[in-house]
Amino acid sequence: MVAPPDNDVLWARALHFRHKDGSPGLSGVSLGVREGEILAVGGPRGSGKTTLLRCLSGLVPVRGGEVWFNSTPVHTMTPAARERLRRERFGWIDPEPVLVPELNVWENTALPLMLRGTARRRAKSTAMEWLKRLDIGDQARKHPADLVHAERQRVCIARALAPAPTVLFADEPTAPLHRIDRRHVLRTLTTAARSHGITVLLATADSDIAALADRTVSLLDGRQVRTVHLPPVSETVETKGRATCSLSV
Ligand SMILES: Nc1ncnc2c1ncn2[C@@H]1O[C@H](COP(=O)(O)OP(=O)(O)OP(=O)(O)O)[C@@H](O)[C@H]1O
Repeated sequence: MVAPPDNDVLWARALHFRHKDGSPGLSGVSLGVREGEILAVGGPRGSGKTTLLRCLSGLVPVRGGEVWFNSTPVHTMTPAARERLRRERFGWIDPEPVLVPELNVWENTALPLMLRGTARRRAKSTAMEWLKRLDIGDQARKHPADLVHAERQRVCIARALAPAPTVLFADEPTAPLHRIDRRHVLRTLTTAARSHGITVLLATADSDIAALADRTVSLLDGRQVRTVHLPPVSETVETKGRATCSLSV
């Protein structure tokens, strides 16, 4: 077993994963994530982005290869140790909002803090701060069922940021938001991560979203691929093209 480089908070080597039904998930993925870095994991639908995040966060055990968090090997941990690591050091945002229906908005947001031992009053004030940053502070006493889908996702984002996790795994975090909301929420997320030194792994199939990251790792069919950045089409060419199209109609 080779120890990871010192400046990588998360490090994976030759990851292999197969789903329970035998379908391939990941084939030989290796990467390092530096402390405080925002790393986009790109690729089309079904390329393995979610699977990679699940393996790196210890949510599922890898079948081959190594995952390290700082100097701790995650791939040899027991399920209980992986669960503790996720609870204490990692945050997770799903593409769809998952909240506890019986708890109100601030209680949902404060939950990870209270599970880490923060007193209720302090957890509430931290939760309220994050809800305000995400423009839903005025919904704090409502229950998830009283919110619209996009508001529920904002609560999930506030909940993931509130404990200032060492690593935040964000799987298509703005998928349920309207296009105009997306950029604002993502800016809030990335700005908050940078100011709190939170390392972020951001799975996204959207190159505009990936552009907010420091770096992108791209997947295709569970393998890492090189990303080729083509120069943008100039406005003149595009305009000419559009003009040609409209003329030919
Ligand atoms: N639990 C599962 N059992 C079997 N196959 C699965 C399972 N989860 C995912 N897969 C398959 O593994 C491949 C990778 O899926 P994954 O969800 O990791 O990709 P993704 O890039 O995150 O896609 P999306 O953007 O659609 O979420 C896909 O072919 C998917 O159908």
